[in-house]
This record gives sequence, structure tokens and C-alpha cells, in this order.
Amino acid sequence: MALQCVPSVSSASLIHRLPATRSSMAIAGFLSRLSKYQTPFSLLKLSRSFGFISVPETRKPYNNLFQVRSVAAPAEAAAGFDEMAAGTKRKYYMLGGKGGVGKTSCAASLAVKFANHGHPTIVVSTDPAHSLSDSFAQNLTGGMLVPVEGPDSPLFALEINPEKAREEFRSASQKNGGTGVKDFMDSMGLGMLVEQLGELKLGELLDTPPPGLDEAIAISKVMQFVEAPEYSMFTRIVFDTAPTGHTLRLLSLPDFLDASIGKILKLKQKLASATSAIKSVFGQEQPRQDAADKLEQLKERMGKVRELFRDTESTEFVIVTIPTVMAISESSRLCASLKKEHVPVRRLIVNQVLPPSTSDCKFCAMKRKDQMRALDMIQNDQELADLALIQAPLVDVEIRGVPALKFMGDMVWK
Ligand SMILES: Nc1ncnc2c1ncn2[C@@H]1O[C@H](COP(=O)(O)OP(=O)(O)OP(=O)(O)O)[C@@H](O)[C@H]1O
Repeated sequence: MALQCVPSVSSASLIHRLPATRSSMAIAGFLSRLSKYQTPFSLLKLSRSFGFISVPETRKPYNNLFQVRSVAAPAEAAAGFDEMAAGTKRKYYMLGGKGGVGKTSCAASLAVKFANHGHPTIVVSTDPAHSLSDSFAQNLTGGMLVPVEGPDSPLFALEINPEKAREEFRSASQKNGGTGVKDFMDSMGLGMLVEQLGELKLGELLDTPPPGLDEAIAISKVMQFVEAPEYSMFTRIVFDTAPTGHTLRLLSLPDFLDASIGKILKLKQKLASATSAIKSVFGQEQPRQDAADKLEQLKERMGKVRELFRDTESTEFVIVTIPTVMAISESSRLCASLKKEHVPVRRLIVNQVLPPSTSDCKFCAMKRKDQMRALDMIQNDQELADLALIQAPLVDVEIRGVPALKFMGDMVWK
């Protein structure tokens, strides 16, 4: 009974939109949106070659239908959503925080809002436990760019499977140089170098990657394709990141890679000179060093990911939390780590705040008091106090589907 009277933001406006979505809009909207999402041939071709897009083959290329709607840049940059939506230069928004606080809902609602403000947008999930499909109530699985039905401008979603990305990386490395190099060196009797390989734990690095590597590979894979000119039309990229622990490990990963890759590259030089000597004597094929090359490439991309994370011009990390002591303490630690790594953080979303009510039950009154105490913590927290605070109310229905995300976006992103 206590729970029944939990006051909430009236979802009436949300609910009345739902029948329309499911009935007439479903067919008419789908057909009209289908034409909106016509994809330029080059984009389609490139996306397929990357294995990232799942637009049906039957969609014909009509470049004029996939144009960027002009985005009005306000005369003066405002601190809220207007500032976030200003200009057509690409911006990246990364949303992160403790598990279950509403990262996906906030990321998806921001992506919908950008798309409805004329920004062709990509929303990417690098969380191994994806919930973008659930949030949009559409099937977005498969590790490819999938058009989201509903918003006014193109919105594509991508659920990157870090496991799969790592697997690809690992099998390519092993096939071309991981164990192959070892076998070759063994057969040549170059035990010393094999031992060194073992010492460097190259195989282990690929088999059991350090924590954070999955996410790093996923993000660098995303960067690889968003850097392609065919994707330049996407002016907003929103990341729904994995919970805090992953993010923190991701930030420390470049240093780890620097250390291990440095060693591997040194070994690579040794191998190259040893094998060229062998080749000159026996006429043998030089072993391919793709494992080392791949790591070198990863290191380079990780450097770019790190640069991107630190670029105050184009990137912002938004922390999402809920009004509980535990969540706020974790957010404070996350914020401190982000600042230490020079990652721009400006906003803190406190989600699921109980809205005020005149007819409180005991449970609600207690809960609200508890939340107020937690909110006070933010004001006194030296990491969080200077962030722009956005309070998002707890609503009485689950936030699923584009209309619901639009509703949430209008509450959160003002
Ligand atoms: N303001 C809100 N009011 C009511 N329900 C909400 C609100 N924000 C999020 N939710 C609900 O809370 C649940 C968790 O939200 P969401 O999946 O966005 O969290 P998350 O932080 O991404 O979770 P995870 O860490 O598991 O990926 C969902 O069912 C979502 O609909």
C-alpha cells in the first residue's frame, strides 16, 4: 500500500502517446521514416565492409534524402541543452556511472533529443550487458549500426560486443603471429627468444586481456569507423558506457599498454634481425609479426581514445547517479578519477528523484528525506559540488521506446 502512493511525475502525457505509436503511427511512421533513412551508397558500402550496418539491401541510395537538417547555433552558448546542441561540429557525449542508475535511459534520451534537434546521431553501447534494445524497444543487437525508428533526423544505434571485438583481435593475432611466431622460433631452435616471448606473456595478454581492454577495443573500433569520411554527417555520438569500474580501468589502460607494448616492440625488433639472418642462411620465409603490429595499432588507437576523452572542445563525460549515499560516493570517486585523467566533466545527473507530493505516505516521506540527505552530500562533496546538477524525477512507468525517451529527454536535457 505504501508503494501505491509513491508520487511520481505524471506519466499521463507519456501514456497517451503510446497507443498512437503502436497503431496508426506504426505503419505510416515506419514508411515515412524508411524514406528518411535512405542511405548513401558509399556509406552503405563502407558500413557493410566494416560489418557495422544492417540497413536492408533493398534500400536505394538517395543522397538527398539523407541530408543533415540545419542545426541552429544559438547566438550565445547557453549552459543547458542548447549549448550541447549548438553547432554542427561533431561532439561526443559519454554517459557513465554506477550500474542500474539510468545511464542507458539518459544516453538514449539524449540521442533522441539530438536527433529531434536536427543532429544525425549515433548512440553506442559498449556495456557488455547491453540494454539499448530494451530501452528503445527495438532490436538493435548484432554489433552493427541499426536505424532507430522514430526520431526526426537519422538516429543509428550500435551495440558493440566487447567480447566479440576481443575475440576478433585475438584470433587475428594468433593466426598470424601469436603462437605461429613461437612455433617458428621453436623449430629454428631459437629457444632464448621463445623464452622471452613467454616472459612477455604475449599469449596471455591476448588470451586473458587486462581489465578494460574489452571496452578499449570496443571504443577504438567505434572510432575507427566514425573517423571514416562517410560518417562525417553524424554530428553527435553518444556513448552508453559500462559501469564505473570498467571506465576507471579503461582510463588506466593506455599506461598498461604503453608498458607491455613497449616490451613487445623491442622483441619485435630482435625477432626481425634474427629472422632476417636466418632467412639469409636458409632462405626461409620471415615470420609475420602481425600480433605485434596489431598491438602497436591498438596502442595507437588507444592513444586516440585517450585524446578524445580529454578533448574539452568535442567531448564531455556526463556522470549519472541516483540520490543514495552509495551511488553518490561512487560518483565522487569516478569524478575524481576523470578529473585526474583530465577528462572533461561538467554535468551530474541525479536520476530517480522522488518528486514533491502533498499526499505523502510514511514510506514516501521517509524515502524523500533520505534522498534529500544524499542530495545534500553532493553540495558538500569537493569533487561533485562544482558540477551542473540536473535532477531527473522518478516516473511511474518504465522508460521504454522513443516516445518515452523523448518524454524523459525533455525532463532531463533542458
Ligand atoms: N527516472 C526514471 N524513472 C523511472 N524509471 C527509470 C528512470 N530512469 C531509469 N529508469 C528505469 O530503471 C531501469 C534501469 O535503467 P537503465 O537501464 O537506463 O540503467 P543503467 O544504468 O543503464 O543500467 P545498467 O548499468 O544495468 O546498464 C530501467 O528499467 C529504466 O526504465
